[in-house]
Amino acid sequence: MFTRALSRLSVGFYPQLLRILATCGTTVSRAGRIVRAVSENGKLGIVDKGWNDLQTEADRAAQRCIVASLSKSFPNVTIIGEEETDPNEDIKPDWVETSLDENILKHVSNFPEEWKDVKDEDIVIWVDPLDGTAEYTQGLLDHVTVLIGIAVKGKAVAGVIHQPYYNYKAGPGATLGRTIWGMVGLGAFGYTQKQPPKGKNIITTTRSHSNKVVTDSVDACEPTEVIRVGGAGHKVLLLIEGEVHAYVFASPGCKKWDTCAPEAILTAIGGKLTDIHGSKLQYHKEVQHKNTAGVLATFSVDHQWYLDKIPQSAKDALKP
Ligand SMILES: Nc1ncnc2c1ncn2[C@@H]1O[C@H](COP(=O)(O)O)[C@@H](OP(=O)(O)O)[C@H]1O
Ligand SMILES: [Mg+2]
Ligand SMILES: [Mg+2]
Ligand SMILES: [Mg+2]
Repeated sequence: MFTRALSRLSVGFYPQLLRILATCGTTVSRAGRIVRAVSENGKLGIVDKGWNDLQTEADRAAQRCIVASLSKSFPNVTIIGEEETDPNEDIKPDWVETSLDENILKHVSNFPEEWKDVKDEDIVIWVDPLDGTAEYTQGLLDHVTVLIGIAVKGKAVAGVIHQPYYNYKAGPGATLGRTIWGMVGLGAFGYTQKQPPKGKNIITTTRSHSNKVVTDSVDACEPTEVIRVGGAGHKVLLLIEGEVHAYVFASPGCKKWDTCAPEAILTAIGGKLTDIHGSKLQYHKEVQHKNTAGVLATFSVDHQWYLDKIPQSAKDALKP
């Protein structure tokens, strides 16, 4: 209690980007509790926003919580969320999280010089209140994450990935949820980094948004095994925890809020997330939301090798 009060008093001493990241750390956990409460209540309120593009009450409520929380503490920072929610709708007061995550704040001593004087107008926060919605509606709860990515001058530089159901198979009484966070120049925390098995080439891709270009591109990368799971956040966690060698998604379906936090965390540990041409993704506030040229993410393997394997027909079909 004492340390929390002390850090609040000295908040002006922390760089703005660290304060934002530390607020994202507490806010994702709050949003994760909302996601769990909706599924426990059972009234999912499913809406299809297009074709196979689901939204539930958990997506809407978690987004309201995150946007209200971050805009209260950082009113001059642009926040772009996946869901369209009514800004005038009443928010439960206890959904507004303004405290700072001590585990993140304590890294102030080795905070990267590069991000010390970042201005509010150069920051965009990308919010995916529930990544893996299709799987959430089907009870595949460990695919679900809450993503908040922070971009500076169009680059993904920091982010949090919260898994609200982490540990849910451990039985009653288990503490649910974990938060993985990172910043370029500082590193990534909250998980155990592992290398993928040698002599194999395990590829993860979409489970619920596949098509022929997607599967042809995965096949062209010569997988020894394909793991089809939900969520961009979940798939990048599989990468950094050494379960897979690459995340290959030759489709325009993923958006900036899907990739900003995962890309920042992956980049923080030396991995790569690009489109299928190898170009970096942009995250400034005017950018189109769709990642029209697909997604390729790798950690600890040769990114270029996968880029070279993706068929020319997929590259022709998916232009930036
Ligand atoms: N064809 C498509 N249409 C709509 N959304 C798509 C899509 N392909 C991928 N996505 C979105 O990209 C994210 C990762 O997809 P996947 O789980 O299939 O790998 C999901 O985010 P959300 O669950 O936040 O909407 C998903 O909806
Ligand atoms: Mg969605
Ligand atoms: Mg998503
Ligand atoms: Mg979502």
